Amino acid sequence: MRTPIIAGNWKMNKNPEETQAFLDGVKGKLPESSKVQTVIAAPAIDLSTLVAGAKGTPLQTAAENSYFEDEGAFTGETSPKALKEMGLDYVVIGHSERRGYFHETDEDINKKAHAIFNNGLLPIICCGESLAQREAGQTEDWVASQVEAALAGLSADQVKVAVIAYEPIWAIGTGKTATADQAQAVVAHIRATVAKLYDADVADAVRILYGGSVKPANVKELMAKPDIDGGLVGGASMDPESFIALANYQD
Ligand SMILES: O=C[C@H](O)COP(=O)(O)O
Repeated sequence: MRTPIIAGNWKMNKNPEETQAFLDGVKGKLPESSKVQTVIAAPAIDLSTLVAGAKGTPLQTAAENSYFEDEGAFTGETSPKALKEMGLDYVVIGHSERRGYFHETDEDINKKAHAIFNNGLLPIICCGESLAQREAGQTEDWVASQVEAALAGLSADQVKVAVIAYEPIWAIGTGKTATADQAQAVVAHIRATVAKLYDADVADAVRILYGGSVKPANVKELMAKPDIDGGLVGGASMDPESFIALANYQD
């Protein structure tokens, strides 16, 4: 039985003061993590505030990125070792904005996945196709190749506790959600890919989220699909009331 995850990704939004205001807004209103796990991924400048405010609450915390080295002369990068020491739980890697604007490759993402596990953190590994790829009928092959590359060299035990997020690029921030059936089809294909790379137990354990214009109005329908274990939510995760509604989608 996979515990659902509602994860917010604030992208490059909010400062520490706004982070605190969000934490005050959701306080006492998030489900217990045994029912629905809630996570917020915030910009690096907000992480101390986020971790301090989430302590003792069900909310878990994520960085939006980290480097694949623990320390050294890498100006502007964030160390996964330092993130672990700060008390973070997850790191989002391979988001299409990182792949697109910052030219991150499958190889970078795989190295980051290893560094994250080596430091005792868990990755939320993003994948997804462009509109042109979908229209050319390449979605399943493309997404499977991204997943295979990201997981290369990880053990079965690591993949069991990893999180994968399927985010079609054409649905991100556009208001154009994939239909629940479209999302389910690709998420099921990702699970079948994991089964092929590892085995049925690993595929059954790994949690796979859908991301792309998820909001309180459509979360229930998406979550009703058998292979969709949660949402990675951008825009609708920034307002406390909206995040509370997403997290309590079962009520
Ligand atoms: O990581 C989150 C996704 O990019 C989705 O963003 P969105 O919910 O604003 O479409």
